[in-house]
Amino acid sequence: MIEAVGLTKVFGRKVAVDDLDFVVRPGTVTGFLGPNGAGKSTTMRMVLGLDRPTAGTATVNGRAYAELHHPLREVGAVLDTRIAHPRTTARDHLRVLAVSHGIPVARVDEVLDLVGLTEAARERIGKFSLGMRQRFGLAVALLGDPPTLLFDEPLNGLDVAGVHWVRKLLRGFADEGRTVLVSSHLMAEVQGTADRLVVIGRGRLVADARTADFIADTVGVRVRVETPDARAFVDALTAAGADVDQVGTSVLLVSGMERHAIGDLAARASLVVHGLADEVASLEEAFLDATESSVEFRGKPEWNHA
Ligand SMILES: Nc1ncnc2c1ncn2[C@@H]1O[C@H](COP(=O)(O)OP(=O)(O)OP(=O)(O)O)[C@@H](O)[C@H]1O
Repeated sequence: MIEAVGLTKVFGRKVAVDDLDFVVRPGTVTGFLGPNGAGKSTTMRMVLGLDRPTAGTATVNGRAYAELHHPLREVGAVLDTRIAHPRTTARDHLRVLAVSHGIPVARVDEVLDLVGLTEAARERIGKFSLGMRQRFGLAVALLGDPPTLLFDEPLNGLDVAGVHWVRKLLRGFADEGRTVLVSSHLMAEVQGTADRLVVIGRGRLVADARTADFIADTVGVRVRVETPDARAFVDALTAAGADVDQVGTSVLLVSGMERHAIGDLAARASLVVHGLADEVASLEEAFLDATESSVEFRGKPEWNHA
């Protein structure tokens, strides 16, 4: 379990992490989300003992990172993979880490195989592509077979097969009972993988919730109705107090009325229904809604051609 209590980090006059409380539970993949500069990396660095909190605590299974007896065997992390010396090979780097942390050297070839880098084991890390560096970072994280894993943007630079593979890997770790915290800006990936979310904005907690609840509570549930009687349907629904968005000549998105009630209304009013289904809102939509007021770096709405 990873726990933050009153976690705060101030750099000069910048409050990067502001009184954060959250818990990341075992057996779940927890997505760690926030706009650029929200404080995700800083939080992860404090969990890993790479930055000292200005106030509060960040612990793994109740202890600060510095107090862990076998850190690599207790917590694995993929943060910035540029920390390895570019002239060293992946295999040598991992062997040094294994020896210095009391991990059997045989584990090195095992993890290289697991991340698909066996062929590149003797190449210099400096020559690795972005995707290979991500795989190498994963190998470092998995070296001590730790029960707690932190990944900062692990999908960056991976090809389609790589993204699919990491998604299955994360799911597998959680199903084995490990604690998995993963930051990402790829909302569709997070929606498909994360059971829970910790969402932050400008260093503060925005939500700590199940993914499905976060979406439902932020955007609400809508029902998609397909009907050739769109106009009459809109009138009947509006008269019954529902909110209706017509998104095509024969498609309506309805909020404020449940699916079965819409079906009953259609039957009573003799309106034809071709389709009736709950519409799952996207995490992207919910995230944009929830963090709207905490976005620091915003692009212009459109290019100025003048
Ligand atoms: N060493 C540092 N010195 C000064 N300011 C820092 C330092 N590290 C981070 N910050 C600032 O703290 C804030 C949070 O940065 P952080 O990298 O944690 O955000 P993030 O959520 O990981 O962002 P992104 O999604 O863009 O990677 C930013 O304003 C950043 O400029």
